Amino acid sequence: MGKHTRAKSSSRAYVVFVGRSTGVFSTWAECHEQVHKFSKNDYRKYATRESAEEAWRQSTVYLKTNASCADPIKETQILLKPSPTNKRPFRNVADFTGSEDGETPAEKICRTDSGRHLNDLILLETPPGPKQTPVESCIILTPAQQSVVNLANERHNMFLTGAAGSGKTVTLKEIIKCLQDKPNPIDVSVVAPTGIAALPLGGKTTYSFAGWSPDSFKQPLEALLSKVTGNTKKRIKKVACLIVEEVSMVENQFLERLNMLFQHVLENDRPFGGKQVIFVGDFHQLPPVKLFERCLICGEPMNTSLVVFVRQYKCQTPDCASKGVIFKNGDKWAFKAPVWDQLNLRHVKLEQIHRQKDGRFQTLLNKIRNGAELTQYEWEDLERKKTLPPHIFAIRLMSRKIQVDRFNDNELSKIQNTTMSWKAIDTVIKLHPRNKYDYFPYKDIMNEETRQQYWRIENIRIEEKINEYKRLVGDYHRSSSELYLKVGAKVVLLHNLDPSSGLVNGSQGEVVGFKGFQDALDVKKHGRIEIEAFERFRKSNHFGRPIVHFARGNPVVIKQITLDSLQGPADDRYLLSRTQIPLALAWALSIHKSQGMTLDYAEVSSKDIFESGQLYVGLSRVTRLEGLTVTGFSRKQTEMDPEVLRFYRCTPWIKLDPSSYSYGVRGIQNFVNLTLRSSGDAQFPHRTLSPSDPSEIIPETHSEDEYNKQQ
Ligand SMILES: Nc1ncnc2c1ncn2[C@@H]1O[C@H](COP(=O)(O)OP(=O)(O)OP(=O)(O)O)[C@@H](O)[C@H]1O
Repeated sequence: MGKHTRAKSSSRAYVVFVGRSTGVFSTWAECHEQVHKFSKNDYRKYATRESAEEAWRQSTVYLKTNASCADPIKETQILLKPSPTNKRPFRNVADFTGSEDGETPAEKICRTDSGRHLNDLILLETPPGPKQTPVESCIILTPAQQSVVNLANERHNMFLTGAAGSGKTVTLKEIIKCLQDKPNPIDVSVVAPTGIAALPLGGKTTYSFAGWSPDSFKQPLEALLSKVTGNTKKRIKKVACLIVEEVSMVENQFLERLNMLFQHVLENDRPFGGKQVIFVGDFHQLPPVKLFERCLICGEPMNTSLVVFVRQYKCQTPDCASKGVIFKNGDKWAFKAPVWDQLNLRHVKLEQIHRQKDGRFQTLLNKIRNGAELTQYEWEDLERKKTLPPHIFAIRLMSRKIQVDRFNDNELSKIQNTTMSWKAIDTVIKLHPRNKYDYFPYKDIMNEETRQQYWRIENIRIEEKINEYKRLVGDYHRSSSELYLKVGAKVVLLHNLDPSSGLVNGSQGEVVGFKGFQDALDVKKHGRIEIEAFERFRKSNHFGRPIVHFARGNPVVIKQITLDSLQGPADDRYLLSRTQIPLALAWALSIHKSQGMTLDYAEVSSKDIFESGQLYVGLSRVTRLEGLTVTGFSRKQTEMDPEVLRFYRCTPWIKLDPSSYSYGVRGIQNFVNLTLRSSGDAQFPHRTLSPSDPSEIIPETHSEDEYNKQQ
């Protein structure tokens, strides 16, 4: 009997759903440690270990390799449930109208601008609280895109480029997925110069990854490198593949500093300390914003001057090693940084354009991309006023944010209807590792008292970090902290809500009404964080949700969505969520914000353009020539930087012909073997590519036997 009881109690287990550490724990003492005095803790006892593990499995989802998260966080669990991606059936508005009592102010103005009541229209409800739906799930990679993925899998350093809409981002997402979905997953980190570019890939800004702020560069290089924090060191040591997205916006010296940081932390003189590096971007698009502000070596401000219409930068600090070195405007690009050549990159270019199907429009865009003069006929085609469908207004793409805000506010104020506003709900939480003791310093020698003392100090640090991240949430999300709308407002969707219904990032429409909150999130389908955020969102926003009539299809109720971004290294990870209606006013949009978007209707004023690449980025967002108008009465094209043109002309591009590769199953097997041997770093021997003979570059075979011989 006693024996039996002992056996029973030893198989008992506890699940901590919310606590200092979450997961399954064998003893009450362990469980107690996680939940004692932990606000809003949640834990349960189970009769057997199996039932506890099952309960835990049911309640968690591991955020990995989805569109929102590039970091493999196998150790990290968060209490979120995946949202169903299946579309709900069409419904009539009557289905949404609740009781008289529950009617919100929004419902009272549930009408279209044409006077039709919404009951006359068919409403489609967007998927409930969708997470980042992988729009790519329905895309089949082209052979060229697949070859790029294979190259990355072979652990080559790489520069992936191609015109706007050639599928770089789609390919990149597949690369991340492939590297992480291995039996031996590769630690991938995505960084981008802007938070907006980093979010869709679950990445960080380059500053945040490196643990820098713009002020960091005020100090000499030596001081900058000697003050690297422990977290940054861990992050750099852990990453096996660093992906730099939107590399066209990374400045030459910034890339050099990043390289030196890796070399310093890893105590390895190889470029980026020997880690695999993949650059992604198009140098014909947006350039770096800040150039050569401070000397890389001494940190003093650089002296700037105009010499024969060319801006030059040089350090004038006596005794500085870089005194007298002159940088010209054309040196700003990342490919001008010495480390670019040292990395022995595979340069790959995607040639097929997917965003625009019309060959004539593709040719026109290509000419602008390459700085070629447009013909009179092509200009007329661009300037011709286009006929737009009802409810649609061509978004004006502008270069400066201040112009955009003024333009939107002005247009909104012209509408007489009531203004509705939505405040975003931002949540920052600390994620605890599956087994906190993995990261627990001196875990073997700590006694209970020291442990508790450790947690007290640790909690203060976490609190500070959370407050710091709360200030940063806006940098990682496209949706605004406060959204103002009226019936009649032109809007653009900021997220891929339901690609199968054409509801993608960039879909344009008009607000035709508002619909109250009648529903609650299904606790079985949504995670705790999302549900709590929804409740807070509902309480602080009384106007329900906007109903938008999109250019393609029927009016749709746009629900709030919760988007997550993970920050910090695996042992100190934070989840930054924003819950907001994913819409923005769309009379005007900044060209920077439009990067990566696919738009149906846009207007670009040539007067607004002041920098090379801006006109190209603006025009190339649009899918069809019939949706694009250029105004401004200036036919002067901003010249494409000659350095960029030269770079693209002289670079030895790898021919992306999949038949030249011996990948497939065997390639993957090699890759697995390689990673097993190379412990995650890019140690594959690189060959020097000869620009004069591109055939040298391909085909490249890495069969298992060959690899063994090389060893
Ligand atoms: N293989 C493919 N088949 C069909 N559509 C594709 C394919 N690859 C990409 N697309 C589509 O082409 C469009 C542009 O893709 P993506 O955003 O990846 O291009 P990009 O090169 O990153 O563009 P940009 O430089 O403008 O950001 C998207 O709508 C995407 O879904």
